[in-house]
Amino acid sequence: LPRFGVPLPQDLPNAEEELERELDNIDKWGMDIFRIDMLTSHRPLTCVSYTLFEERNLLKSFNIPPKTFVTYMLNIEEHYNKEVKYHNQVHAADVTHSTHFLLCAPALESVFTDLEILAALFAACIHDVRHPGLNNQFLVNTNSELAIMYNDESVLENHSLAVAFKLLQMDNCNMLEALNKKAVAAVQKMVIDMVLATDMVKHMSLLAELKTMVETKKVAGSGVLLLDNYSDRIQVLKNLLHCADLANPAKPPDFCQQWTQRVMGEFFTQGDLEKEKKMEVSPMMDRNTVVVEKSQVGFIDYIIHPLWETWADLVYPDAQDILMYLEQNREYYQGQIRDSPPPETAGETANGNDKDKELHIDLT
Ligand SMILES: CCc1cc(COc2cc(C(=O)Nc3c(Cl)cncc3Cl)ccc2OC)on1
Ligand SMILES: [Zn+2]
Ligand SMILES: [Zn+2]
Repeated sequence: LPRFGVPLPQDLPNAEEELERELDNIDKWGMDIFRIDMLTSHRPLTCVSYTLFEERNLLKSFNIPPKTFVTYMLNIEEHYNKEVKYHNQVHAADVTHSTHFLLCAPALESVFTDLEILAALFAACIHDVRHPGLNNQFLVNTNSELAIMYNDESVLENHSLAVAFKLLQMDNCNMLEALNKKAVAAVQKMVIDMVLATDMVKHMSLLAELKTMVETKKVAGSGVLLLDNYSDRIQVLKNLLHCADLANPAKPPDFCQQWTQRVMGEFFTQGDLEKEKKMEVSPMMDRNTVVVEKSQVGFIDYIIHPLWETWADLVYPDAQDILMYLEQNREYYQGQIRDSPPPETAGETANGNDKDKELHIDLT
């Protein structure tokens, strides 16, 4: 087995030491997942997940043969679509790394069991596998096979889960084979609950529950969260994965901007297809009408900031620098909007009507 689980590009002389240097930042928010993608010949998911499972000693704790783990993860990675500009294996690796980072919050120290941590990292790895680069609404509107299969309900999320659990049954891919039946069932239930909660239609209800939890949060003397039932525990894990899935605007500026380019590429490709099929073009996906900077500011103000502010309250005082990046990126996009007021007056607008800013995120 190669040191980082994946064979490295032959044409890069010191790929191994470069990769080791990037992976030294695996416990930091600013780890460069794009460089890891390049250094691993586009297998960042296998590399990052293998490194995290080793670091957290999960392979030994659950008797997961490293070869089986890597075979399964390479299989999962193969089933992410490289042609898709955003929802590909780099997004999965990024969300897995962000999930790991959020689990490291001091307020969550020794709150979750190794089984719950395994479930959360596994969920992050597989949560968008076989994503076609089209959203649920498109699949429903076009009466796609998948929408029919899943009765229009969280179509992509159900599909990723089914594919991930199917791949577990393939030859020497069952990384959970050493777990007893009860443990496997528990992991499967948690993974299903977490991945289904990544559907954006669930965003508002998830955030409302998180707010209630923050208002009523019970904290031990040491400052760690007290979560004494499955419902509270899975609720925190659902929000944790949802935050990791919506972390792009809270990353260092150059990574945030790279993610925006990728999501633009994917959204506009769908918009073009909708135009071609004489469908109504989804509001955020029409390359002729979208002002990306404006929609990113709206996305941050209405979706990202409310979620991250609440998460930061839950794990206070952790996540403060994440909020800093978010505010920095919001100011950057605000500043990029042509004929926008200069940054220092960005807080208010002349006629104060920026609140009715058009924003369409798939929360239908
Ligand atoms: C291209 C125009 C545009 C698009 C947006 C929204 O931007 C973003 C949206 C998303 C985003 O919606 N991600 C997503 C999630 Cl978390 C769950 N299910 C489906 C999806 Cl698509 C993830 C990252 C983004 O920017 C970096 O703001 N402006
Ligand atoms: Zn998704
Ligand atoms: Zn995702």
